[in-house]
Amino acid sequence: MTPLLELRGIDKSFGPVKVLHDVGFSAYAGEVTALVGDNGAGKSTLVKCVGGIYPIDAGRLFFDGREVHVHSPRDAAELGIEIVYQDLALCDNLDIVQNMFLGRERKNGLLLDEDTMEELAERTLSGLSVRTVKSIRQQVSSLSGGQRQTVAIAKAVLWNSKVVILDEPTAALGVAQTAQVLELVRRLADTGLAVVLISHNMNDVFAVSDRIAALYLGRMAAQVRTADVTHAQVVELITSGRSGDLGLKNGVTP
Ligand SMILES: Nc1ncnc2c1ncn2[C@@H]1O[C@H](COP(=O)(O)OP(=O)(O)OP(=O)(O)O)[C@@H](O)[C@H]1O
Repeated sequence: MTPLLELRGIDKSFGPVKVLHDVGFSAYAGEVTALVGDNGAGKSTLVKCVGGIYPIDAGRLFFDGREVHVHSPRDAAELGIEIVYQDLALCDNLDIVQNMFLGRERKNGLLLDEDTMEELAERTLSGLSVRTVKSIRQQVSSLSGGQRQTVAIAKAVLWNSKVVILDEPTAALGVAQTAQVLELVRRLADTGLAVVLISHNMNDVFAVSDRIAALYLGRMAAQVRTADVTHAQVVELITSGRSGDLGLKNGVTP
């Protein structure tokens, strides 16, 4: 199976500090790939390189088997790569529709095409089976943490995206809301998207991912199928970078 998104040999430094060393990473359509690693392992940096926010120093990026060059967030968006950041970047004083179309508003002549935007927002939310939101004209400030996360994810998939990268989507959520968001994460993959889930929470990772990629001090320690590993083995990869008794060949499940 060809990965939808594949990185090879990515190096990234900030001044004298080398943060990513020869990193390889693959994400597949229809699957959730968890990107794990301790604080400072380089997860956010890697994602920002994919999203065109940081230029890479070396390495290659492939999309659906074809080499691509991403120099800006716009390049990433054109390929269908969307990133939902931890701080969500939703505007409290705007409603759900306004947030989902922020910066990419539909126009009808000089006026905003509110009807089309409402319809598309509605269709996207119901396509994701999101029923927790009362009205799409509700201000985002009135939403719960889980609902906000849902809106941010729906916003990312509104644009025919093919790869959705979620940075710690459940970090600030309680138990019930976490379950709802994880269900949504699974559904995104089931609709054919390649989903990358950055998470520190092993329960979340094991509940929803098909594969796990573990970064350790800026190097890819292992890429494995979730079904092939235990919690303890993944914790070992995160904390020591070693694959122990995993029997990996170059860090990848055979
Ligand atoms: N803009 C920057 N300038 C200099 N150093 C940076 C910059 N961004 C990140 N770093 C360094 O790169 C390393 C990796 O950071 P990064 O944020 O990618 O890790 P992370 O795995 O996402 O961590 P966390 O789980 O804490 O979010 C850290 O040592 C960090 O201090």
